[in-house]
Amino acid sequence: MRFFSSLYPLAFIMVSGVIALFYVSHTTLTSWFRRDVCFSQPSITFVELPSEMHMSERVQYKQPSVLHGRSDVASVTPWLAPIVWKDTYDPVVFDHIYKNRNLTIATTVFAVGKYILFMHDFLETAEKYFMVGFNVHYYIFTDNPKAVPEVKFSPGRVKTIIEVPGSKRWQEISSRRMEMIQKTIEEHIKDEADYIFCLDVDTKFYDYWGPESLGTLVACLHPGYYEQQRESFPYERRSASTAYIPNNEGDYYYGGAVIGGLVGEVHKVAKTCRENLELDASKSIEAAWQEESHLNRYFLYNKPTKVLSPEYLWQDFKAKTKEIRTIRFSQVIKNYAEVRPNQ
Ligand SMILES: CC(=O)N[C@H]1[C@@H](OP(=O)(O)OP(=O)(O)OC[C@H]2O[C@@H](n3ccc(=O)[nH]c3=O)[C@H](O)[C@@H]2O)O[C@H](CO)[C@H](O)[C@@H]1O
Ligand SMILES: [Mn+2]
Repeated sequence: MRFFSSLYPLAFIMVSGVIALFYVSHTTLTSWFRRDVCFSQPSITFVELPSEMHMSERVQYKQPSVLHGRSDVASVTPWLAPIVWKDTYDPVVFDHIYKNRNLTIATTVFAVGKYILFMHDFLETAEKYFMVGFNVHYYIFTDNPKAVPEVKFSPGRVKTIIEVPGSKRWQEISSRRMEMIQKTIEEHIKDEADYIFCLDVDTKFYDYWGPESLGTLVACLHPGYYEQQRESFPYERRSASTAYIPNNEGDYYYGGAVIGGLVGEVHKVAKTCRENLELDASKSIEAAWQEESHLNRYFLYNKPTKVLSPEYLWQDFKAKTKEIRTIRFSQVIKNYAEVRPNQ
């Protein structure tokens, strides 16, 4: 016992020594460190954004011309967004920009009531032509999950079936897409995909639809109106509606069958249109072409950053016009009285 108590002063000296040493080295080190920081830290900090058009490897492709391009169509909007037509872009370049990014494209498609009949051809042709080589997550909304056909998917492509109620009015089915898209983005898609396309189901793909279509906010020209004057577009013309566009305004007439972009941007579209559809409904107004009218109003004030030409939304009954060099996606011919609940 006495032996141990004689060690106390020694232990005290050793502990104080260690504390003193730690203090000196620490303050010296931190002051060196601070000096270092002062010299190496730049005074401006930059927000890091990935370069949207980055190419990850060297690649050979045709030299682009500054002087020659398509002269039969406009390939840029007045706000300098590209209008995508065949031969205005090089698919080799796009493939190399987008292929190695492990992107997932969400694709929403609704088949309520008899429209389930269109699902097989939609999925089968999408597997052949739509976003080939990309991860595609189909979100299939239907009132009849058991009737969703089994179609063989390529690796990286999956489906989720979401049950939705039926309706006695086709106008309501078409319009309610906005509400369901908004909700599904909030609950699932925001964590599961990078880009999204919302497409009509009464359609088929006939040619490649690839990464040239990707952009922040993407709209598509309706095949029925791209040659017409704005006064004859079927916009909603009653000022009481939130979709109202007067005769002397409007850029293009966009189709409701194709909208796309970054998931967050399409969420804004769906939320705004849903709110405006509800506001109108509370005043017993239904816009001329339901959600399509609201989309047109949205795109007039929130310009799309990319506009797809009617190659991306054609109609099978319509003869190909000279500027259409390919048809990528088209509405099939349908007997309205047969497929719609009210017609
Ligand atoms: C080419 C184009 O831009 N088409 C638009 C147009 O007519 P459409 O004649 O193309 O409308 P539509 O009958 O195809 O309805 C739009 C979509 O709603 C779904 N659906 C509709 C009815 C039904 O009973 N079950 C069902 O599932 C289905 O996904 C269909 O593709 O106007 C509609 C609004 O009124 C939509 O904006 C469409 O996208
Ligand atoms: Mn349709």
